[in-house]
Amino acid sequence: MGLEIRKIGVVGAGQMGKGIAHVCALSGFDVALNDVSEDRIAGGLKDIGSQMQKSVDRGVLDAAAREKAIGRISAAPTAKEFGDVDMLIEAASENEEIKRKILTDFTPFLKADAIIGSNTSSISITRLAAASGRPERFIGIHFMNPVPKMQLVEVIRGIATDDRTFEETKEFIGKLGKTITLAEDFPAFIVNRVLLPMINEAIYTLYEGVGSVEAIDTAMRLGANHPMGPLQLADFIGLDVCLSVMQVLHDGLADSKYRPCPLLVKYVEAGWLGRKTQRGFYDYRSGTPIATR
Ligand SMILES: CC(=O)CC(=O)SCCNC(=O)CCNC(=O)[C@H](O)C(C)(C)COP(=O)(O)OP(=O)(O)OC[C@H]1O[C@@H](n2cnc3c(N)ncnc32)[C@H](O)[C@@H]1OP(=O)(O)O
Ligand SMILES: NC(=O)C1=CN([C@@H]2O[C@H](COP(=O)(O)OP(=O)(O)OC[C@H]3O[C@@H](n4cnc5c(N)ncnc54)[C@H](OP(=O)(O)O)[C@@H]3O)[C@@H](O)[C@H]2O)C=CC1
Repeated sequence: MGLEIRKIGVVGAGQMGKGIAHVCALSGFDVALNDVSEDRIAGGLKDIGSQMQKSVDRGVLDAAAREKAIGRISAAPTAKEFGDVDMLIEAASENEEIKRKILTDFTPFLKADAIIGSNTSSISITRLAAASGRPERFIGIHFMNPVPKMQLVEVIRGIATDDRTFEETKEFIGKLGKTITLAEDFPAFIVNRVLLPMINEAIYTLYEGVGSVEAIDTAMRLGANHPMGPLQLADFIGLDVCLSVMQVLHDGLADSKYRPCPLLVKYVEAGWLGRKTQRGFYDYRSGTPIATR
């Protein structure tokens, strides 16, 4: 008998955890949402409600469906509340130590059969699986940002992920109405192996004075038909996440072509992480984004 997935536990109520909780609840799954503090979780629940309200206001979501979905999401401040979840999706910060600690803290409270998925952008699924203590039930489930809008979910099997876990995960993603692509477990998988070096190169282009922030973004939006310019996208993803992915590529593939741009490092060191801190390649504090270079 396969596992019937009804309830999802999401660890991390940042931009990705909120998006994952949002789409799971709208697709009829119960959701337990965890973060480092009750305030963070409450903030996450509020943001999900506002995001869904925008869809209601635009006429693409029924108000009653919004209410039902919100009613399916509960705050889960500790690992103990994860005892009845069928799948845990780890969506905490892109830092291997943090992810390992979450896995060792949460796994003892999970049902023996529960699947553990990680939304990591770049870190080895095989290594995280080993830290979870149940590598055969561990899998990479890499959603794209913004989760409610983006069609793709990259699925990554670790070396020990069994067929049952893979099939049940595919079925779950299908129920979310998303499309799967399968990537092998190499640093940053497919999307970020291609996308992040492009973004890093855009930052080098800025660093070397080839163009201003606006020139680079306009060039790629209008010249390559990208929906967002690469610096705008970097701010949207989060510059901390961009830097972590480049470090994983640089360390994991040992090729200087993945060297993180020093300007990216400087922005992260300044705490200018993009939209989430109101400042990155653009300053968002006045409401209208203003280029910082
Ligand atoms: C780093 C990684 O590990 C992997 C990654 O995710 S890499 C990043 C991948 N993502 C991208 O490349 C995004 C590129 N940008 C885009 O595709 C578009 O600019 C965009 C989809 C973000 C916005 O497009 P747009 O046409 O301006 O959107 P807009 O009309 O404002 O909104 C469209 C929908 O998206 C939703 N949306 C937009 N931004 C959102 C956000 N930050 N969070 C949640 N939903 C959001 C809107 O609510 C709206 O939903 P409804 O139709 O239900 O109302
Ligand atoms: N941003 C993107 O475009 C994408 C990101 N991802 C991946 O998704 C994951 C989350 O990224 P994103 O949502 O952008 O990051 P955010 O920084 O927006 O959110 C991460 C959240 O995790 C919380 N957190 C940190 N440690 C713990 C912990 N021990 N227990 C519970 N929660 C914790 C953070 O709290 P605090 O801030 O207090 O530390 C924060 O609220 C990362 O692995 C990232 O690589 C995947 C696809 C796209």
